[in-house]
Amino acid sequence: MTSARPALSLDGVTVSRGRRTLVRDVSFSMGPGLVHALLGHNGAGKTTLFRAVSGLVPTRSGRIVTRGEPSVLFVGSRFPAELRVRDLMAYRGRLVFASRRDMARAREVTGIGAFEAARCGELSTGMAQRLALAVALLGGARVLLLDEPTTGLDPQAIDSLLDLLRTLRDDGCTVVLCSHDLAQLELVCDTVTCLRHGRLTVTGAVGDVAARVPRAGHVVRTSDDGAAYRALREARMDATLTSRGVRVAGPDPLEAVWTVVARHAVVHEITVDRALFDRIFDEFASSGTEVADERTLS
Ligand SMILES: Nc1ncnc2c1ncn2[C@@H]1O[C@H](COP(=O)(O)OP(=O)(O)OP(=O)(O)O)[C@@H](O)[C@H]1O
Repeated sequence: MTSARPALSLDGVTVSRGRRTLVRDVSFSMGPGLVHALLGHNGAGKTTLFRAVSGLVPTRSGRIVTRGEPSVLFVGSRFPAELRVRDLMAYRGRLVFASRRDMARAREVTGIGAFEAARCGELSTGMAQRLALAVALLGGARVLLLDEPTTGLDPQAIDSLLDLLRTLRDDGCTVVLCSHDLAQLELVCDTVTCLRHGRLTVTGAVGDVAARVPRAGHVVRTSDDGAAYRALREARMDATLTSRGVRVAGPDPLEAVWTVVARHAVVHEITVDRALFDRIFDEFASSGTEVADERTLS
């Protein structure tokens, strides 16, 4: 997470509207070539922070430094329905003085070449998201802020968006994402920052933050969940029968698996009962409790 020169750094950023402080004294930084998650409850200040980074709202105090001009993509970006994708790209390219190289990179990375002849109004949600990303990349932006990019995407489109984000990261871009689609986010993020009521509660590498949240329990799906549940209860394990299988409390599912197998049930699947980012959210970003302490991991 540390680098000689961060791609994005915020130092004591406070944003106010009238007498209300929306974001208070937020500091974190990240190096190039990373995907970073910004987590927070509704109204925590994520979009406000994105607006501040992109210069759309002024900060009351603090300092924001980005490597080059950042590009921000808000959910559901709309383009003129009658305009063809290739004409929109050409027009936006001229606006931001995009070089041929930047144009080619934006096309290649996002895969919009496949539908460049289509009109914007004909695009599916996933295609429109790709186009919005291509537009964001046109000016050669190395820092991308994506607000709820998975909204309206089907699982296949989400997978392809995640692949795209990995490509951008490999290309040296820094991507900051905020989304409530937490189980998806954890598949691609390297670092994470949490906000609660406008204040930072934790920031750091996902592995470091993960070490601070409770371990997950497990769900064991078997050939006979009812029999498995009874066997686990007889063995005095903390088990609950659910529609996904038998939930077993505790971080080590092996004892439960042996108990089930000993009853001649076949174990089909073992999964965690709560995704890592959901647990990080519960601990550091849910609105339920007041800020207990503020922690920053280096
Ligand atoms: N233009 C505005 N004027 C005054 N208050 C605002 C304005 N925009 C947002 N707010 C307030 O700022 C706070 C933070 O809003 P923000 O949109 O940044 O939250 P968020 O974390 O992005 O939430 P969500 O997950 O719901 O999108 C909220 O209390 C909101 O009501």
